[in-house]
Amino acid sequence: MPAILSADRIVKRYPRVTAVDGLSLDLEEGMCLGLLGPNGAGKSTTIEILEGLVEPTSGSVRFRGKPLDSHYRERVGIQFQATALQDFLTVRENLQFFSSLYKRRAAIDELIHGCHLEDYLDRDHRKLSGGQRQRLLLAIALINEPEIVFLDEPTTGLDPQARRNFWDLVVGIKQRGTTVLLTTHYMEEAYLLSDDIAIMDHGKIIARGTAKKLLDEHFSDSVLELPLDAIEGRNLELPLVRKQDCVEIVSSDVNRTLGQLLSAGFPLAQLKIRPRTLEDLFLRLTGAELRA
Ligand SMILES: Nc1ncnc2c1ncn2[C@@H]1O[C@H](COP(=O)(O)OP(=O)(O)OP(=O)(O)O)[C@@H](O)[C@H]1O
Repeated sequence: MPAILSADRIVKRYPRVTAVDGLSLDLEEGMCLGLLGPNGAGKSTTIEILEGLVEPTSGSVRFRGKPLDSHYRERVGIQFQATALQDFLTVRENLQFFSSLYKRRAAIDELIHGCHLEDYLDRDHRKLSGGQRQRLLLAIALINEPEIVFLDEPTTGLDPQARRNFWDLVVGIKQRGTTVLLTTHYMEEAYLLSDDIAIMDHGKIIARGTAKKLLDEHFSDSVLELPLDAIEGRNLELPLVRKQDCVEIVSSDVNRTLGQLLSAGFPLAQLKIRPRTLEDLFLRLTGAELRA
């Protein structure tokens, strides 16, 4: 399938830093691409270039095979920061204001319903909770019935329940066939929502593919987790990694490792065996923990 959006060797240089360093990217129609990377990797700059808001120093972006033009903004949806909201306007008035900026307009009532904003329509946006505000910003991103929606860390700072509610909305957007580009620091969010994942570091994409493909490519082992007190005073000839609340043992032969633990007398009642995760992959590739 031809790409709806493609970036060809884009570079963005600022006086002191090269934020994006020769990045190429294809986005197929209807997919959700999760863009992950440590702080300062260049995710936001990349997304701003793809949104047409920032001009790259070199390289090009094409939408449906053509260079970005003045009509592009009519066809994309951008989840802006809360600072873009108009002060002294209610939720409803903000929606009407942003709707008036576009020729193509979604039905506002449907957006209100879809983003669960019914109960706050007459409220000043500054009085909204974090989750309510993000839902309003999402509704605004959808106000022109975009073909692609850009979500730059949309759930940072939300509590787990609000984050899950937001994920449901993104699933709904995907089900309607809208292409989504998402940046996030939350592994679970990337895993659940993304069809494809791109990991960025130092302005470049260093890995790209489905989560399964990336994990299969980089790992052929599992992780055994034991509570910290299970290892107190015991000696084990296996490499242990001490985490905050447990000890991890990486094993490419779980049966053998279990045998070693048993014969060394380790209490295994609270043992957990887990497959490798995106968090492990991220750490291996970038040396950084995924964090908000
Ligand atoms: N307008 C700007 N002027 C100068 N430097 C900038 C500008 N915007 C971004 N940078 C720098 O470019 C680099 C990449 O920043 P960017 O915000 O794209 O990273 P990010 O991956 O989105 O980071 P985070 O996860 O912390 O949001 C950083 O070193 C940042 O300081």
